[in-house]
Amino acid sequence: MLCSSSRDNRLEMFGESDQCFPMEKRSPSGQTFCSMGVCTYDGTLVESQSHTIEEKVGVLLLNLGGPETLNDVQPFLYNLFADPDIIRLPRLFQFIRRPLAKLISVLRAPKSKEGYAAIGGGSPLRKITDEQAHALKMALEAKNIPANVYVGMRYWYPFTEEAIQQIKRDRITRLVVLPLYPQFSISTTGSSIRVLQNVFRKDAHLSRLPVSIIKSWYQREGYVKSMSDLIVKELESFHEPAEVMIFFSAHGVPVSYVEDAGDPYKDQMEECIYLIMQELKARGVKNEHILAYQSRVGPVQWLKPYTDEVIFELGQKGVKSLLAVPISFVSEHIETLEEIDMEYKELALESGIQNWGRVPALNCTSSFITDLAEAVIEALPSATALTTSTSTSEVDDHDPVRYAIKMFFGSILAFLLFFSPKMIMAFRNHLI
Ligand SMILES: C=CC1=C(C)c2cc3[nH]c(cc4nc(cc5[nH]c(cc1n2)c(C)c5CCC(=O)O)C(CCC(=O)O)=C4C)c(C)c3C=C
Ligand SMILES: [Fe+2]
Repeated sequence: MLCSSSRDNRLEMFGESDQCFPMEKRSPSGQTFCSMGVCTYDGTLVESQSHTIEEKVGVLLLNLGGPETLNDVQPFLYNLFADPDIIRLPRLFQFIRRPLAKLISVLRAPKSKEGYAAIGGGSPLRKITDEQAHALKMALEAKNIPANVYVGMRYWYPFTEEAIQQIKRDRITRLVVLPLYPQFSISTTGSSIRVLQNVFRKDAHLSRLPVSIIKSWYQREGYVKSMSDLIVKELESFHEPAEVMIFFSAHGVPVSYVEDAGDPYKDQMEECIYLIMQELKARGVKNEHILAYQSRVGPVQWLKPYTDEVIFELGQKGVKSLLAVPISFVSEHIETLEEIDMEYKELALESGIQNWGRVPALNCTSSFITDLAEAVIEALPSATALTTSTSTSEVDDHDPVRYAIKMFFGSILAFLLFFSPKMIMAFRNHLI
């Protein structure tokens, strides 16, 4: 059984291969699907070669996963830093991936453990994602679409590979893949899809299974409205709601993802915030707002402005009331419960901000789950067998100049990471 092997070795167990970006098309409601061709979904029966079989719909929710105990923290971090979509190395340097992941995870673990200890000793992500899966199943049933809903995590249990094996055992005949990240990033949805494609490519049965992948869904009206509801509700808890600065805080990614690898994350994030602010304006909410990026790790440039620096500057400028809105993730997790609720709140109060609030994550908000169910139903007709395409890293490496630059900087990076105390500190703490 896949999940019975040693936890630390899971990447070796499942193997690694290149990143793939399947074909994309957009639905009328705004989400992007990846699939080939178009077919119509008109009921529960499908024609097989000689007989009619019953359609069995599956929905696979993809998420990051989180350590459930403090002992899980280092192996969880190992899985995260061994992901080629998290630490992007030129092909020639792949051999240092695992030792590097081991080194970084060991250096980072004490800081991460402090964070997880402060929120009760582990990540709430598995519990919340299971609850979302259950709520989605109910919402689909209410719309006359009986479906099995599976949870597949990228870096901890239940791993995506385990969920896929269960989907196979359950003889699912049509699958919708729904990453629980509203905006697409190479480091999140991209990484999870790569795992999925690697497993599907190697399996004759799975490679024929009709699949539809919802790559991003931040533009969906249901999502925008659900976020706006939460913001309006939280604004009302302030003494002077109109004076509150709405502070969107997104998880950052290294600048190189956007500028070199073409990650659409920053553009999608900005569009997402624009849509939410438009919705708020339509409801008469005309507050000022700002977007900043949190949770940077390691010695590289991340998307700016940085959340901590903006909070400090706003306090200095005399902003008195701030409402933090976590925007890149739909469940409570360490970065809402510890980083925002504890670290940034303390920083804000020290910087002169007097009134602090935070919008809760969507979790199982019913309008949100109903909208996810609608997204699944809209995606069903476009399910087709998965195909693999060329990875972005392969494309990059075919360009000799890019390849040489990557090799040059890759070797410097590896050297610095291994031998510079300053770089070691950068992974131990959030900042350099
Ligand atoms: C859209 C969301 C996320 C993006 C983009 C993302 C990129 C990214 N993350 C790291 C490093 C770490 N992430 C960690 C935890 C973590 N990350 C996300 C989401 C995104 N990450 C979530 C929801 C969580 C929390 C899971 C939980 O247990 O609750 C961690 C571990 C915690 C810590 O030590 O701070 C690390 C490390 C990188 C390097 C990256 C992009 C390259
Ligand atoms: Fe992260």
